[in-house]
Amino acid sequence: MTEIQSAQQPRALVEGHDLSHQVGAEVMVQMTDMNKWYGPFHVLRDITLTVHRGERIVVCGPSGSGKSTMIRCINRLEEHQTGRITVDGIELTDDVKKIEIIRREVGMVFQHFNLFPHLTVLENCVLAPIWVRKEPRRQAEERAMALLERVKIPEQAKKYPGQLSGGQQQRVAIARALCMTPKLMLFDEPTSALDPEMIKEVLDTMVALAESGMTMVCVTHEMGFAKTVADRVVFMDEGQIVEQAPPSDFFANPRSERTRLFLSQILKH
Ligand SMILES: Nc1ncnc2c1ncn2[C@@H]1O[C@H](COP(=O)(O)OP(=O)(O)OP(=O)(O)O)[C@@H](O)[C@H]1O
Repeated sequence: MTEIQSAQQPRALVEGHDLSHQVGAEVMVQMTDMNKWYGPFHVLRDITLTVHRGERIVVCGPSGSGKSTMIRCINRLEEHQTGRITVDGIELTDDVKKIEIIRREVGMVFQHFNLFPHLTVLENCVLAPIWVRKEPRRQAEERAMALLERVKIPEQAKKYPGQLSGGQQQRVAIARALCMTPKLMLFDEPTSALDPEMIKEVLDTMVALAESGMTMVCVTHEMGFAKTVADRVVFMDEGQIVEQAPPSDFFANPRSERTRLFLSQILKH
């Protein structure tokens, strides 16, 4: 088998929804019949999902449905046991070199920021470019400052994470991920740990990133973001992808009873 796999073309129809406008787009992530167990617990069941370059996917579903586990399989923070995943044409296996390549290409933002508390904002941002990519410090710092401008907090560069609000810390986490010039960004409930008044500033940053053409897979309960930004909403329940559709179809015409129930509960709040 060659190292660079040929990307599989997407199906025109997914669960009866017309996704034909995406056919022919380049594939960024391809999961095929992927399964994962935690001991006896079957957490991911036959996951097949295609993410195209430039596409913005929102993953939603009840707590415990496997959303985080699924996206963590994309950068091998979790290992799938059967089935296949390719990222940018590279199949994820135990091969450490391939995992390293993919980790450089895939940025991730977590619910709890995961910044190094003993490093300044700027030091957090340049750590991976300098140590992983062996970039000269000056070049890494220049790009980090440009990205801190982009997330609208350049004045915080010399502060420590503990001196920043939650919303500011999450914007640092986004800038830090972007410092590695990723081809794909994963977001795992990036606003769930934030006070309501800070959610908007992080969502605004994510919207700007989406508008820049970044490929994004976002686990979020922010259905406003899903409606306005997502190209496709993926609904998971009990480890399965139950339904996926463009947001206009997904919200107006959910196909499954489980999706309808989830939406009626989440849209109540
Ligand atoms: N390391 C682990 N070992 C065993 N079980 C796990 C582990 N991580 C997650 N699980 C279980 O797997 C299931 C899916 O977890 P996961 O975090 O992927 O769900 P989720 O849909 O992202 O949930 P939430 O919205 O609450 O974050 C849950 O039942 C969880 O308890």
